[in-house]
Amino acid sequence: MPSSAAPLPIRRIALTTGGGDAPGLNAVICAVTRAAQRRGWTCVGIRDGYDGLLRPERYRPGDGCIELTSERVEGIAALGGTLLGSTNKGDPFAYPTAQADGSAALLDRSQDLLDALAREGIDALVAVGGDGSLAIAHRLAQRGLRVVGVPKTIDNDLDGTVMTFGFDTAVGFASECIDRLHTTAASHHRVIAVEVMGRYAGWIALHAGLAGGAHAILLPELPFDLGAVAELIARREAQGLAYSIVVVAEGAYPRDGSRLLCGPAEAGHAERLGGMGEQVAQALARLTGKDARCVVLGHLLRGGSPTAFDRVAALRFGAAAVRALEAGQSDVMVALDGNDVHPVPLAEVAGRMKAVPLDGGTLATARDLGVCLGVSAATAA
Ligand SMILES: Nc1ncnc2c1ncn2[C@@H]1O[C@H](COP(=O)(O)OP(=O)(O)OP(=O)(O)O)[C@@H](O)[C@H]1O
Ligand SMILES: O=P(O)(O)OC[C@H]1O[C@](O)(CO)[C@@H](O)[C@@H]1O
Ligand SMILES: [Mg+2]
Repeated sequence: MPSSAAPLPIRRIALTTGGGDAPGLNAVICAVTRAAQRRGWTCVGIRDGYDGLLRPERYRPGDGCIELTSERVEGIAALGGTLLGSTNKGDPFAYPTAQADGSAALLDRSQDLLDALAREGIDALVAVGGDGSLAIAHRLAQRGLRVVGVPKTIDNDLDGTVMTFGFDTAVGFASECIDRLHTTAASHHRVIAVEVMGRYAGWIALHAGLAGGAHAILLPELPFDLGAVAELIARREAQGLAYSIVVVAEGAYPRDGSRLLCGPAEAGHAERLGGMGEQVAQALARLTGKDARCVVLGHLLRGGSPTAFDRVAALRFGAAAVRALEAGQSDVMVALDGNDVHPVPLAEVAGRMKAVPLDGGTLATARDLGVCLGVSAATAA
C-alpha cells in the first residue's frame, strides 16, 4: 500500500529509465533533476535500467551511475531517447546471467540492487517505465525502497493513467506516414497495409488510423475477418476509389488464427510481435486481386523529438514524482487523471494492461466514420 506516514528526509535520489524508449524520457530526467535540486537534493541517473548498478564492470569507472545536475540536463527535454539508456532485458528479480555451459539462468538480483543503492547513499528512486518497469518498481517498494513510478510507453497500454508520455509523438509520426501513403496508394490503385507497434493493445493503430484517415483499422482487441476488409475494398472500388489504407496493429490477429511473432520470448526478454502487416497485405491481394504492399513503421515510432504535448506531460510527471516523494509517498505512480497529475498506488497499475475499450468513444467514432474494423456487419457491435 502507498504510505504517507513519517517521511524521512531525502538528500539523494536515483532515477532509472526502463523498457522500450519513448519520446519524453529526457524531459522526465530534466524535470526530476531540476525539481530535486530546488529542494537541495542530489540526483543520480542509473545507466540502462539497473545495469549501471548490477553490472558496473560494463561501464567506465564510476559511469554506471551518473550525477545529474541542472547543467547536465540543460536543453535535453526536446531530445528523443534517454540520456541514461534503457533496457527491456534484465528484470533484477529475474536477471539473465550467463552460465558456464553457455545457457542463461534467471537469478534474483534484487538484493544486489538494494545493496548498491544503499552504497550510493540513495534515499529514494524514481522509476520511469511501462507495465514491466513499474511491476519491478512495485516489487522494489515492497522490499522497503521508497519508489515513485512515472508512466512511460508509446503503446499507451498502462492502466491507471489517462495517457502515458510517448504515445502522442508515436501517433503523430504514424499519422504523418499514413498521410504520405494515401498519395502513393491512390496513384498506383493499391492496398497498403501499415503495421504499427503497440504490443497487445491497439491504441497507436486506432488513433493513428483515425488521424490518418485509414479505411480499415485492425486491432488486437477485435480479432479480424479479412472478408470484411475485402468487402470494404470492393465497395470503395465500386465508388471509383481504387485504393485503400489498412492500419494493422502488430498484435492484431485473425478470428481463426493467432498473433505473429518475429522473435520468441527469451530469458529476461518478452516475445517480439511482428509480421501481421505483410500477412494482411498478401491475403488482401489474394482476396481482392489488387496489388498490395506492406509498410512496417516499427521503431521509427519510438524515435525523434517529443511533441509539445509529450514534453509537457513528461515534465509534469517528473516534477509530480519529486513532489510525491517530498510528501512522503512511496509505492505510487504519478498518473494523468483528467487535467491533473495524481499519485495512484503502484499495486493498482503494475503489470496491468489497458486495452482499447470496445464500448469506448474513440472506437464508436471509427464506426460512425465508416472505418472498417475487420468485423462483418453481422458481428459488429
Ligand atoms: N529497468 C529494467 N531493467 C531491465 N529490464 C527491464 C527494466 N524495465 C523493464 N524491463 C523489462 O522490459 C520489458 C518491458 O518493460 P516495460 O513494460 O516497462 O516497457 P514498455 O515501455 O512497455 O516497452 P516494452 O514493453 O515494449 O519494452 C519487461 O519485460 C521488463 O521486465
Ligand atoms: O525494443 P524491442 O524489443 O524491439 O521492443 C519492441 C516493443 O516495444 C514497444 O515499442 C514499446 O513497448 C512495443 O510497441 C514493441 O512491441
Ligand atoms: Mg510494456
